[in-house]
Amino acid sequence: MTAHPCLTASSGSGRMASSRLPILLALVFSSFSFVLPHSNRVMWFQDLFPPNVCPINAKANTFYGIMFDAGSTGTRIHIYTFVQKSPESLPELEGEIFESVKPGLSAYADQPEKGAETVKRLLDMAIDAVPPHLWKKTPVVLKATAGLRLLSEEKAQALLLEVKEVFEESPFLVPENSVSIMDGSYEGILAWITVNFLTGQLSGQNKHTVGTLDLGGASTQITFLPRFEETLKESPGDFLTSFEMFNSTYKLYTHSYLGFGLKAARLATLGALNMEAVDGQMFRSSCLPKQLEAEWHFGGVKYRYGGNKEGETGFRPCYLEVLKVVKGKLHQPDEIRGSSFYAFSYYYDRAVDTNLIDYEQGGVLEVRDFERKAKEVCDNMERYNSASPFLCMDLTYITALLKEGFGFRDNTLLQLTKKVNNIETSWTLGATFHLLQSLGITY
Ligand SMILES: Nc1ncnc2c1ncn2[C@@H]1O[C@H](COP(=O)(O)OP(=O)(O)O)[C@@H](O)[C@H]1O
Ligand SMILES: [Ca+2]
Repeated sequence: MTAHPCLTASSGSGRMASSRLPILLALVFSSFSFVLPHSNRVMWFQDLFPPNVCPINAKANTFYGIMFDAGSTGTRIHIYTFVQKSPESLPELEGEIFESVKPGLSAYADQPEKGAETVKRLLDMAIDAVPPHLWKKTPVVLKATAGLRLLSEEKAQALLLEVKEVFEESPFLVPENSVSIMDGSYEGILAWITVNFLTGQLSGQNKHTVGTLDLGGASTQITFLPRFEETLKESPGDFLTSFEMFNSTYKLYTHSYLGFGLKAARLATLGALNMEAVDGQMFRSSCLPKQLEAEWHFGGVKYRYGGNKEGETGFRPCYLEVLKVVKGKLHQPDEIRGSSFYAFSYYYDRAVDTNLIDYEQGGVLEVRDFERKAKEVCDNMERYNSASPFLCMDLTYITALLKEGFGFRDNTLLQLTKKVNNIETSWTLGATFHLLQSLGITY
């Protein structure tokens, strides 16, 4: 009996998703978390698919790209598979294997080797997922975001150096500058490319691109394609960037606000941001449960925090506290007030945590839904005490950031998404397109 061609490929140990395969395949893959014993690894799918649709078997026209997202709260690997049907056609995105670990690299500020080990463990997945004969042609890149931006240059570089060694010891293609801290404006642009690519807005004639909002742990990004001349005139020069992708040039409005990610905002609200030197100090807030006293580690620093034992708590005093962090600190482009935006990362997570949206499906919300939920949680903290003690502060911050920070209306629509067509809505896909383009592999 001839071996099923799938048996000649090694299978990944992460979650595989597909953007183009029939929905059935996508469902099987996305729901199948397969860390199987080695002997079983390639068996599960062989009866499901005829040889010509073997999903993770590398054909001559398949190639891969590996992109690491070293975020402030976690490190994530995205292994993308592309297929080029004919020499004339553009390659198509076939699927993604995604896995993540917590905490992020910045938590290893004083143990860079240990930090690099977390990257190595994720990279081992790529060794399983990419067929050996393609290892040398498969580029691997890591881009760090705000967590590393906030570390000292020396500590950040030590981490990056260790990661570079891990890459160089791997069998993959290690391009020049493969391990770096990404410029914040690229984070926004690349996420915008990803979302608009996945929603089909970058191909065809009727391009109705959508703006994107990303709320990370340490920084937050806003990106959109301005439609009005006034936006171009009124925006600070460094908020406008021309970017070439798929043979088109896009002049985008984008900005990354460092220190305005959800976790950095917690510290700012507590008055603890950049207070590394203060030992044992207790930071209090009306956004926290009254009796709370606890410790929190962020970016390798330990903070003590607690509720206003004697004073006020609840939405109103909390909103005033949080307002100080955002009011007048962000540029407010007029044209976004009435537009709708895609929002992900912590916008998504907090909406899921409070049942505003479903974890799998995502959903559409108005800005005022966050405010309503913030009021409900902050004014009933005892009812929510099994959730994170920061839930009230986080929701209030999201409300203030959207309304007073960016200047959105109460009824601005937000499309909350984690995945589009089963592919993560992360800047990493845009970054991989850019990488493959710069290496001359595609587009
Ligand atoms: N690919 C992803 N899939 C799911 N959630 C993600 C992904 N990337 C980031 N997140 C979410 O983003 C938030 C944290 O952002 P992070 O990237 O760690 O911070 P920063 O961008 O400030 O460095 C978390 O809610 C995390 O769950
Ligand atoms: Ca991020």
